[in-house]
Amino acid sequence: MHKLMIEGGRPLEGTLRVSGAKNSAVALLPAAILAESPVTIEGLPDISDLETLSGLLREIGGEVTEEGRTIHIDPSGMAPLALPNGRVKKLRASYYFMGAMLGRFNKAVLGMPGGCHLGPRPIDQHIKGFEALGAEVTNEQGSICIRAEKLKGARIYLDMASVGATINIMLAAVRAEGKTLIENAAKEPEIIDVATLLSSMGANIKGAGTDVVRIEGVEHLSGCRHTIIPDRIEAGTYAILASAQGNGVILDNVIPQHLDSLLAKLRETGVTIEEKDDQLYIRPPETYKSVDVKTFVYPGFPTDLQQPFTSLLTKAEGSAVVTDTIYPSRFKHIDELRRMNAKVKEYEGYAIVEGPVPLQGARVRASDLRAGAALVIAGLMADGVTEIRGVEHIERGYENMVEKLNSIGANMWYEEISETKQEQFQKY
Ligand SMILES: CC(=O)N[C@H]1[C@@H](OP(=O)(O)OP(=O)(O)OC[C@H]2O[C@@H](n3ccc(=O)[nH]c3=O)[C@H](O)[C@@H]2O)O[C@H](CO)[C@@H](O)[C@@H]1O
Ligand SMILES: C=C(OP(=O)(O)O)C(=O)O
Repeated sequence: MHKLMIEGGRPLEGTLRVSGAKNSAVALLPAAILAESPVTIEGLPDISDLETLSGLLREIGGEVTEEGRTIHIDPSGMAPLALPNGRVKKLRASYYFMGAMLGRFNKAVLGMPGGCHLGPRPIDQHIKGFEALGAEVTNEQGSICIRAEKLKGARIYLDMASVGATINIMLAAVRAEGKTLIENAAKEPEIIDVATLLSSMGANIKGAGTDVVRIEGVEHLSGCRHTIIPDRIEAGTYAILASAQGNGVILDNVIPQHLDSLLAKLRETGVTIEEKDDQLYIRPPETYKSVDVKTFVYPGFPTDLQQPFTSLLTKAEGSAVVTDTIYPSRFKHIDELRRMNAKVKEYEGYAIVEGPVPLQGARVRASDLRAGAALVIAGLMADGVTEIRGVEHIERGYENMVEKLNSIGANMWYEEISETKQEQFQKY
């Protein structure tokens, strides 16, 4: 067990290269289950979620080999084994094994997925989709059992534009007989990335990235080579950091259009942003204007950047309302920011940030991945040293964060935690 230490207040300057998208990667790996020959995916991020997924692919008989940030997956020896416990509980995206195994084997048995605790995260829309395709879904001893004689294309209207349900239904429907229509589909760039991989494997998908996805089932899918898109949430996190504590930072390997809603908000605070091909150049203002932020489905302001943006708002003059319409309880970072001297109050579904208030280094705990990112940004902005526990959440989604940020002038390091009996007791 280790904790992350940050010496705050240092200006950050230089170039940061953005890694491959976590939320694409976690769907691309399970999608390889559907192929009959090896799939190669390039540019994957080095994050713990992918180690977990590689382990799950091996558990069902897949051969997974790594060559730098490229992964080769040979799915030919895979079998529809049950995955009731263990790795499935470590991350949200294990739910993609449901769609992919159903598509390939007409059968999937999985424990309930884990992931960040952001309040209730039901998967009823995924299940509704599988049932519409002809599967029977039951809950047996805590595992979700999905079985079908034969999958048949269907028309499915999602109650809400869910990223996970859209991708999961696509995974199952590409091998179903006939046409599937997913209406009110989510439009996030990661959905297009997964559809691109599936199309390279031989699937027939139209409309990914719009709110109607049309799929014509095919009998066979074969291996292919695919390069992942850049991570818009990692890029967004570092764009917020560069706005708060930068002295001229270039972000490389970015698709600026994926970040339109964030960049618009940053510009409203007074930040200067230049876009050039796949780069962003970010310079902070003398003083920041306060802006309200409300999260929506893509292309709205992403919920995954709401927590990091709150840290920046502590620097802005006036009061800002931060509302999360996707996860109204995604505010566990607020108490921790208060420990760092921030004037922030949490209400039902929103928070109010008063500024400008200089942050002070403190001992804080990351409760989830993006809360961790918010605390790293706050720690780099603060006077003195910040100690962050719960680092394993951050490692789920940010590749080499310490090395990357130290390369532009941060001073961050890990220290081992020697747990006292009291602390061990508190965890359980
Ligand atoms: C691995 C991955 O890609 N994770 C992302 C994905 O999560 P995830 O795919 O879990 O998020 P969804 O888009 O499905 O969830 C959106 C909203 O719909 C609700 N809902 C969803 C499905 C369902 O069956 N029933 C239901 O009620 C959720 O509780 C939430 O309020 O999109 C979220 C919203 O952009 C991001 O925060 C996560 O980083
Ligand atoms: C909530 C997130 O991840 P997950 O859905 O994997 O828990 C995230 O990436 O911010």
